[in-house]
Order: sequence, then C-alpha cells, then structure tokens
Amino acid sequence: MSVEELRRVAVAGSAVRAAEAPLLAAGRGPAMMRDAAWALAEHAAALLRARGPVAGTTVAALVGPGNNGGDALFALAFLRRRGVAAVAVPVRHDDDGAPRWHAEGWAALRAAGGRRADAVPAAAALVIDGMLGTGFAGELTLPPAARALPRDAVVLACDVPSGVDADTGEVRGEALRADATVTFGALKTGLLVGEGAALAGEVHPVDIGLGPQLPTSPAARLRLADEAAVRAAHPAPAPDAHKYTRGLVAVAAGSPRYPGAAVLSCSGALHAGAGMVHHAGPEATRDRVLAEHPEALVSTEGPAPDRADAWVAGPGLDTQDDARRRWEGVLSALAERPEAALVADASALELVTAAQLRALREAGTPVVLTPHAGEWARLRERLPADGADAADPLAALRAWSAAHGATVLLKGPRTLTVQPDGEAWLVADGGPELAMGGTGDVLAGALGAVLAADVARRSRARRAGQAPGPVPTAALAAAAAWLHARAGAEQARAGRLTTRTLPAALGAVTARLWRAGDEDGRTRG
Ligand SMILES: NC(=O)C1=CN([C@@H]2O[C@H](COP(=O)(O)OP(=O)(O)OC[C@H]3O[C@@H](n4cnc5c(N)ncnc54)[C@H](OP(=O)(O)O)[C@@H]3O)[C@@H](O)[C@H]2O)[C@@H](O)CC1
Ligand SMILES: [K+]
Repeated sequence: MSVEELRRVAVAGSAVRAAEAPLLAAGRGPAMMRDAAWALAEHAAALLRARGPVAGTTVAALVGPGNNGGDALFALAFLRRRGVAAVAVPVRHDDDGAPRWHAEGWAALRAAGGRRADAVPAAAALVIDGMLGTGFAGELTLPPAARALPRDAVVLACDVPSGVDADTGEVRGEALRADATVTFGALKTGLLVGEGAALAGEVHPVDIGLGPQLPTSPAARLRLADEAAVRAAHPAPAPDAHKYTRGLVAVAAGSPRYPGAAVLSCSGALHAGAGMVHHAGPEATRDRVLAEHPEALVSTEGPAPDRADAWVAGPGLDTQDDARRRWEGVLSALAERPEAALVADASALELVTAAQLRALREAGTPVVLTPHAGEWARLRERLPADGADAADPLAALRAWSAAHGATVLLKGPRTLTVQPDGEAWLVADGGPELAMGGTGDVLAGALGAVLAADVARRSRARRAGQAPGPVPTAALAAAAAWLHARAGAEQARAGRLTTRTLPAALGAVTARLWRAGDEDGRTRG
C-alpha cells in the first residue's frame, strides 16, 4: 500500500498486527516503535500548539502493560525534550505494586526527565491514552486513573481508543473517548465504523513501513470515498455525449398518497447528471413531476424496456395500493435488459424476495439496495443470511451481500456500501442535515443517475468491441452517497433546511466535481 493509499484504505487491526509480525521477527520492532512514538509526539505537540505555547505545558499518559504503552512512554520522552512536563500514569501493576509497563520506554522517559504519578495531574493540557491498542481482547473496565479524568480533558489516543476493537469498532465493556487518534501502520477499520468511529475523533494514519505487508484483497479493505474516487466513478460526460449516452434513469416512485417522493427522486437523478429521466407512475405523480421538471418524460409504465439504463424503484410507493404491481413491472422491464441497473429503495426493500435477487444475480443485473438502519434490520430478518447478524457492521454487510448477490448501501451519518465480492466503501462526509424526510428519495435518484451513466458507458464500450469488465457497484453507490452528503453540507452552509432545495445543491456539487476534473485535465467518461 502506498503512503497515499494509507489515507484512503482501512484494514482490520488484526491485519496490521499480522503485517507487523515478520518485521518484528526481523528485529524492526524498536525502530517501528520509535517512528510511531515520534509521530504521536508530533501530533500531541500540534494539539498543544493550537491552544498556545508547547513548552511549559504538562502532558500525561495513561500507560498500559504492552507496546501501546511503550509508544506512549517514548512519545512522552520526545515531548519532554520540547520543554513539556511529562507524566506517566501506569494503569497496571504487578503484585508487589510495581508498574507493569514497557521497561525501555520508562527508562527513556526517566532519562529525559519525565516522572511517574498515580493520577493524571489537574494541570495536564493533554492526556495520551496508551492503555491498550491492537493487543486488546475481550472487554475493558476502565482503570481508576482513566475514570478520574475531568470531562473536558483533551485526549489523544495512541493507535486506538482503549476499549475499542480495532477490527470491528465494537465496544464490549467501557472505552475512553478521544479527541483525536494517531494510528500506526494503516487506518484501522474499527476507527471508522461502529462505536469506534464515534470515540476516535479525528484519525491520523502514520506510515511505519508496513505498506507491502498489508492485505490487498478487496474483502480485507475498507476504502474511503474522496473526490478523486468519486470523479473516477462518475466522470464528466464525454464531449460528444448526447442524452442517451449520459444514461436514462427510469423512476418508479411516488403514489397518490406520497406524490412528493416521485418529484424528489426525479430531481435527484436530474441533478446528479442523468441524460434523461422517465417517471413511471399514476397521473397524480406524473403531473407533479412535469410541473417541477418539464424536461422529464412521464408515462404509466415507464420507458420501453430496452431504453432504461437504470431503474429507481420504491420511494413513496403505496404498499396499501399497487406497490407490488409496479415493483413487478420494474423487474419485468429489467428481465428484458438485464445489463440495466436497479436501485431498490424504501417500499422495494419490503417487497424484494430472495428468489428475485437470485434471478437478478443470475441475469447479471447490478442491484443496489439502500436501507437505513431500521430497514437493514428488517431486511436481514426477512431475508436471512449466514453471518449477517454479526455485531460487526461490515462483516454483516459482507455476509448478506455475498449470500444474496446484491450491493447494499447502508445509510447513516457514515454510509457503507458493500458489494458481493466484499469490496466495501465508506462515505464519512454525511451530517445531521441529511436526517430529514425525503433526503433518501433524492439519494435514490442520484444513485440511479450514477449507475445509469456507468451502464451507458459500458454499452458504448461493448458496441465498440471492448470488454468493459465487472461493474464496480459499491464504488458507484459510494459516489452517489458522497455527492449527496456534500450536497447536504452545502445546504447547511447556505442556511437552507428543507429537502426541497437539496437537489439543487446536489446539482452544484456534481457540476463542481466535473469542472474541477476539467481543470485537473482528467479524462471524461
Ligand atoms: N510491536 C511493535 O513494535 C509495534 C507496536 N505498536 C504498538 O503496539 C500496540 C500493540 O501492542 P501489544 O501487542 O503489546 O498490545 P497492547 O495493545 O499494548 O495490549 C496488550 C496488553 O493488553 C492487556 N489486555 C488485553 N486485553 C485486555 C483487557 N480486556 N483488559 C485489560 N488488559 C487487557 C494484555 O495484558 P494481559 O491482560 O494479558 O496481562 C496485554 O499485555 C499497537 O496498538 C501499537 O500501539 C506500534 O508502535 C508499531 C510497532
Ligand atoms: K490506546
């Protein structure tokens, strides 16, 4: 893994340990620890500098029995040389009361003029959490010194907030919340998902030379969506584009009971760059869609099946009425053009069956299901899969996606997308501004646009005699979620609070993505 990739790819804490093992056996342990401790001290100094002068402050560390504590002790020794009063607080003791901690680390700190104490001094401007790292197993009961920290203490976690499972982000007992985490070797999945994400604060990966040893298989990595990845998944239209080469999105959404969903889904698709949107629905929703978007096509059944590049099905369908008929209509259309993609959202998540997913998989149709947490729980209950009830959110998604052959986009403040071969993406940019009715309808539409553009590009490549390769469904879904999250942030910045203006913000974000790509001289799709 390149240093650049270290910022964009996370692996399990246990994978980092496995990568360290051969280097430890080769005697590189002390050098790696020095690199880790140096980086930890640099980040600590940066945190102090943000608040005032570094020299003259007090920094304390809670120090555990293993190498995590060793990192913290060496970091204190480095800080001591910058004029910091460095205090080590051991949290484990032998029967005779002596601290159980990294002996060389303590020797280095003592030689640098640091001291030991039983509790974090009230004067500490910063507390380093060096209690437990990747060697943690089971559950943690916080030691008294950690429990006694003032609520407003600034905490910098060494590698992992103690008590967090670095593989899964689970906290089984107690854990210490951090303001920031400096993590060594690679970003660790447990810092980005589950409770770990909420406890780690800002996460800073540090290269300690493990790159070539880290796993490369998609199922062992979690990739972070960023602008470059999103532009690669959803590039600007080619200069010779016309409306069909940009992708036609068919939208089976909305009902007389929930007409707004049709409008919002169509808006989402149009503002994320669809060449054409065709709304399939009853008169009541068709009229509303046309009133908002005169450029949309509307009909009862949707476009001719060979025309649609992606179907968006589910938002605002009325399960009391004709939702099932409309859903089955979408599946029949897809059966006639299996290379078109399907977004199953909202009501479609209640309707879809295991047999339908199997048929879609066998036909080669890219499928993205878009549950939020509640819908995800119901989906797993209704359509079980071995391993899909794991407490580890990523493992559960991977198990379900592999079993049912569909990509899942799990919505939340941190959205995860996982495809059947285990490739997984994280979109960490979402904020509370998107926790509102209707934002999911916009996302479903945007996802339709991103998938349709990809399907249209592939059709063009096939016509040109090229083999376009497998559909990177999880990356495409992450791209849509990223655009949507950025649109939410844009809304918040502009002081707008209703979902009605979200599609326009999405349009601005998409246009900016494409314009910046032009300026970078990147190729077009
Ligand atoms: N090796 C290197 O050169 C490098 C290592 N690096 C650093 O080392 C860290 C990993 O170090 P590590 O393997 O020593 O494990 P670590 O996280 O310190 O904890 C182990 C101790 O925890 C204890 N313990 C376990 N569970 C517990 C529980 N539930 N409740 C209470 N205690 C529990 C257990 O003690 P036991 O209970 O078994 O007596 C064991 O002794 C890694 O995160 C990174 O910071 C980097 O600097 C890169 C170079
Ligand atoms: K720690």
